[in-house]
Amino acid sequence: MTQPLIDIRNLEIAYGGGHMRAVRGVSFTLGQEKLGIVGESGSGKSTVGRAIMKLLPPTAMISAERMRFHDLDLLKANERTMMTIRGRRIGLILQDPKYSLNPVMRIGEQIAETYRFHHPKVSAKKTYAQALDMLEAVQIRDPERVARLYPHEISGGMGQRVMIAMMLIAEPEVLIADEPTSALDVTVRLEILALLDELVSRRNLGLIFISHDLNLIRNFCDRVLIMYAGRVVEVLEARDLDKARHPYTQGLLASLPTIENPPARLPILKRDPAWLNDLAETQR
Ligand SMILES: Nc1ncnc2c1ncn2[C@@H]1O[C@H](COP(=O)(O)OP(=O)(O)OP(=O)(O)O)[C@@H](O)[C@H]1O
Repeated sequence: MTQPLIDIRNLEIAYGGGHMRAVRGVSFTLGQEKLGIVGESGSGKSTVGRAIMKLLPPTAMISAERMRFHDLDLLKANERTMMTIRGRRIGLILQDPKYSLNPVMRIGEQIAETYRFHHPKVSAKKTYAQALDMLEAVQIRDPERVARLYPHEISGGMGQRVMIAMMLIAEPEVLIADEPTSALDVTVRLEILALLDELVSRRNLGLIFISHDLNLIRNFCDRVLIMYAGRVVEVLEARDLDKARHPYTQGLLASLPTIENPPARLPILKRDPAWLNDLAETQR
């Protein structure tokens, strides 16, 4: 087996001096694949994503048996090392580009600035040309015009394309996308997913796709981690989701609306306190 890009064993993250355990004993590996992390609000999905980037607030207490990116021990990596990893080797795409783009800088300049940061020796002209090429790669028509616009002049979908362009221009090996399409309407969402899919496959990236939308994850990802109350309760191939054995996953699946044979009422998920500790032998 080839070495995983990311290898996490027994990750624990707590707040409030250790009283609030946001992530409890999470283990997984990421290869060149699309790995979904799904779970309800507060289950710890984003905390796992941010822990990999070491972007948790200083109040977070973090420990793990192992937290590696290739051979690099992320737990021991200092801020200087992380500056060479963040953005450059592991990219992060967040829900709303509005908060990630600089409002007073033109789109083309922002993408060029990212490129310049990673390739300081390349000429200004070539750098800007790279930014335009990247806008084209994320299927923005008329990249020269769009490059001259400010973030408030573009739509949410286009903003998300720009964010993807900005992340990919550094040629990362891993992309963490935290609810990247939640702020978009359905048709634009599908376009962005198709774009991500194509870029991830073509560039052989490892993608961690965080979402609360089980249907979306099922269709988009190769493998799915299901999180509940800070734990991974189950890991499944996306195509095997219907064979889920953990009652939480089964409950999530049962509470999804379907167009064919819609039930009169969707069942309400009944949470069993035992799920807080019991992994029902479903974790692989
Ligand atoms: N800075 C913080 N201080 C204290 N508790 C925090 C902090 N950040 C997150 N938490 C808590 O950690 C738990 C996990 O939060 P997290 O944001 O990872 O969940 P999530 O599954 O990503 O939820 P959502 O889908 O709503 O983003 C939650 O109970 C949250 O309140």
